[in-house]
Amino acid sequence: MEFPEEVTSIAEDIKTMKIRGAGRIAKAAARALMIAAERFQGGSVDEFVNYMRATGELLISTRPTAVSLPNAVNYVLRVLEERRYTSVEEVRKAVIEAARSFIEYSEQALKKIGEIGARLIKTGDRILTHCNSKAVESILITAWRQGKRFEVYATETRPRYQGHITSMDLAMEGIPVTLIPDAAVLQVMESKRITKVIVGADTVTANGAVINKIGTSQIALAARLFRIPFIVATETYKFSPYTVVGQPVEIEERPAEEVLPAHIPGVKVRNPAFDATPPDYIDMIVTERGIIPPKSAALMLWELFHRKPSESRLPGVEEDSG
Ligand SMILES: O=C(COP(=O)(O)O)[C@H](O)[C@H](O)COP(=O)(O)O
Repeated sequence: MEFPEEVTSIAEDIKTMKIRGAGRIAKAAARALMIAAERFQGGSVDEFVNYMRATGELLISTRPTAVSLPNAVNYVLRVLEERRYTSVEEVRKAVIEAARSFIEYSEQALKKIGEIGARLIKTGDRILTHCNSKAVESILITAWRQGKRFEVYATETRPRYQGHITSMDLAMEGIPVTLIPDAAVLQVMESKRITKVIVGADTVTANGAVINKIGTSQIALAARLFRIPFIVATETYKFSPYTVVGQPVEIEERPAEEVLPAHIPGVKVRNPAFDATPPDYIDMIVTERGIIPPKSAALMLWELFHRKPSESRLPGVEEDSG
């Protein structure tokens, strides 16, 4: 099937990580579906439906770990099943509206997480973060704009160095930020007396485990050692309905060249991009619907997807109840 160039280029940008971070990936997917719907020419309602489903599959196939991607696609494409459409224009409009509502929801959620999470930040805090998360940045920037004064330690996040993005974003806000090698986490936690760790999420499972950038679980272990609160910031569309029925989360394995640009004969490379932090190491999860303990993830999922575990139903978007 042929897709509009803008759509394939968004899919390629997600694959190659020009667009990255679970929230941004989800929004980009919704945007791609909107563009696909707008560009569809001629044909019948059935053809439109098949073409939209194929576009959804193309987007979902780009990266496997962040559940925000299938959740966004399923949310937008759920309108295809809601009723019988009599014209392409009618169904096109429904898809575009759903995509728009996802994007708006996602932006509002980030704002809300900022407001809710900022209540946890105190002047004098020394906060450690890993990778680059817009949800975490939203909390830090909101707290800073409220006049709270704290400093941040950002890990480099090898091999893709997303910590550079975090450091730059925070520095631009005037927040004191120090970039540290990933391997320095334990040393910095102890010597700088870190008061909080805040990280984002790619997926939250039904048992409250959090899948995030590789290295997150080591940081959680270290935080436990020093009794430092370990906080996760995430939109609720990163809760995985698939894990309710026991589906494991696939951990993306990225190219060896990211770790070792020039091959060394006889040396094997592993490059898993994410890891799972067990719920026992997580103190709280800050969502746009409030703060929950990780053990309440299943309850949250029940609320979000209470029809069928496989049916994406977005939080907070008012629609037909049932
Ligand atoms: O692990 C990553 C990004 O990994 P990658 O760079 O491989 O996509 C981020 O911590 C989460 O996606 C949360 O980010 P956000 O809060 O922005 O959704």
